[in-house]
Amino acid sequence: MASVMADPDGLKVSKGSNPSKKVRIIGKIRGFTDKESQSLTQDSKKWITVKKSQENDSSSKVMVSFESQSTSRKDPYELDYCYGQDEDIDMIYSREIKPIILEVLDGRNASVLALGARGSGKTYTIQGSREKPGLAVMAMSEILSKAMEFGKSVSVSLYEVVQDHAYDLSDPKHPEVQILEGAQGKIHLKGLSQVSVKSIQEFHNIYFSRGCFQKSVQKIPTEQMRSHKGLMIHVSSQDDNLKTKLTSKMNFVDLAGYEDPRRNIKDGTIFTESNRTNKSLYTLLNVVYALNADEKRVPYRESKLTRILQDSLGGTSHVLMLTCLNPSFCQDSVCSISLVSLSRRNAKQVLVDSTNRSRSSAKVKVTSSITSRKTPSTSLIMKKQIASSVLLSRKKDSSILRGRKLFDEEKSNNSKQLRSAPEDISATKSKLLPVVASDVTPLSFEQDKSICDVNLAMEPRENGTPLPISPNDMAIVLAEKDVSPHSKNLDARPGRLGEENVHLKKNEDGSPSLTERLREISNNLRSLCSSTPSRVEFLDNAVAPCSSHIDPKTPITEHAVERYYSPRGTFSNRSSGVKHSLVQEYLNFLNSANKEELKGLRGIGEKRANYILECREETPEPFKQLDDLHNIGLSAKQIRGMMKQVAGELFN
Ligand SMILES: Nc1ncnc2c1ncn2[C@@H]1O[C@H](COP(=O)(O)OP(=O)(O)OP(=O)(O)O)[C@@H](O)[C@H]1O
Repeated sequence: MASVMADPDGLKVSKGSNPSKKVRIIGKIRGFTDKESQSLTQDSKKWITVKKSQENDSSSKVMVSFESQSTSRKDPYELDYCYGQDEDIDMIYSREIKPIILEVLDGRNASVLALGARGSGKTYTIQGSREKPGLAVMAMSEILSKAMEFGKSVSVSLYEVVQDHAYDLSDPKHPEVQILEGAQGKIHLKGLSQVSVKSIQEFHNIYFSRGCFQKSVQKIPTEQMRSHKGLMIHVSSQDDNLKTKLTSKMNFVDLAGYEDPRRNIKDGTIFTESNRTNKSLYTLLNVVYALNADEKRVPYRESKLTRILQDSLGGTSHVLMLTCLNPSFCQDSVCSISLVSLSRRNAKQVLVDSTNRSRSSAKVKVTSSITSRKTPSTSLIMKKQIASSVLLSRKKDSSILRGRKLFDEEKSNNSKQLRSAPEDISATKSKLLPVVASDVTPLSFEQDKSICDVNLAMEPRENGTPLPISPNDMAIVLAEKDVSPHSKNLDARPGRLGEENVHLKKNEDGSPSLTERLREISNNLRSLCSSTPSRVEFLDNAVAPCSSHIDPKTPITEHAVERYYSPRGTFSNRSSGVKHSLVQEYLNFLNSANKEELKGLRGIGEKRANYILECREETPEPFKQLDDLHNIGLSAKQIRGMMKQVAGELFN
């Protein structure tokens, strides 16, 4: 049941339609601008529909759907409430913000976060203008009037977070703000000034006169630059003994507009900015998700913004996420609401940015749900099966939702049929392998399959024989065992190449040139093709150790055996190893080549070469996998094209 509070103005105030949720997530469809009113057709004006989630539902939950033909996404998204175009900011204020203010004056922290696509009305709603004040100004006015009554003092801080750096906006020098964590997780914002405010006029002068600060990113045109702008209202009082200063905070954050980073794909710098900004939005949504799902670990540390807000998001803080929606077709609006609605779902989904997929962070250890003991087995095939089934079902959504489900015990014990809907990915995984996550680290669905590291373990029975596993799992085990001798060979290949490369002509820095390295790989490919190991070797390495783990009653599918014993299977396993080596060499080259050498590569001109060098200055060896090339503004298609060219050159 929704808890309903009486509003002094006579309105019913729904204080969190779902009391179990820590973050209330609502929508607001912005009004039309004068220009839109004149230019938009009646049809394009009706692209959002808001319906009550269930007819008999006493809560105010709503389903928001988009009806334009131009968007492929027609699924409705559930929110705690959605304000229409005719419901203005005054109404949002009295229903959503006013009740929070009393709690802030009572010592509780609060955050109001406005998220949405560009131009969706975030600034209009949060800040407004001198003529038409937004939620923050209305809240400040109320806090100031009540502060006198309650004997409190009020001060404000203004900051801007640009590319994961926070700057003080109140200080004309805009120093960078450092976030320090004290005892018991208390956040101290070093370098963020607090300006005492006594009247709303004083506040207007501060709030409306501070410009945006984007000094750190001058390479990016200001109009393309996005940032989060925050207002922190501090309400302080002395305790009865006049010794301790008690402070509560109310935050209003006008978040950077969500934007599909692919739009700026032509320019590497802007693409990277876009990805970084989106990353902080994903982190915030992950935090919201973790809070809503009552997770033990909340990823505050993953972005500056969430660290700044840390003590006003968790604990007893009151958090309101306001999703602003453009009133006419806007794909980014659909994307942002889909992300937001995910963060309120009680499913194990986590959002990750597409840029941060380091090998280490991608590791997921999976152990059998019936085991605690591990066997050192790594599955490439299983990774591929899991990832490709996931990829297939998520292909459409992949660009905007870096979502994934983590393996969990509940799901792993669940023997549901495979289904293709994205929500059933975990079921797909559990069908492939009855596993649970131990030591779970986020894994992106889009992640390169080769970087997942899955440990399959089978618990032996007391007498030492393992428990039965399904035919599907059997295929995976066979696949793993079959792959391992080859992957061993192929994994050794870069090392061998290293040794063999000693005689090759070196670059000035002592490393062999890319062409030479590629030629070497080509030779290895040829020699591999001409020296297929005997079936006996295969059996020794692949089946024998595996069979010792298999319950005799478990059927071994012919199909699985054929698949990995056929010449085709052998060839395919080996060529994927060669492909891996080729990619590694290419990445090594990007991590070490000089500017001129870089410019010799397809798709890399002066600008991109410079950018690569800059990335290398920031982080040594920044390119660890092909997806890292997105960071320099290359699309997946361009990366594929480049690799095809590199591979093609082997046969010239
Ligand atoms: N409710 C409304 N009624 C009429 N016009 C509105 C309303 N909300 C916003 N606008 C207008 O829409 C335009 C975009 O609004 P706003 O600048 O607040 O968007 P934004 O989401 O903050 O954009 P950005 O992410 O680019 O900063 C502005 O011209 C604003 O005046």
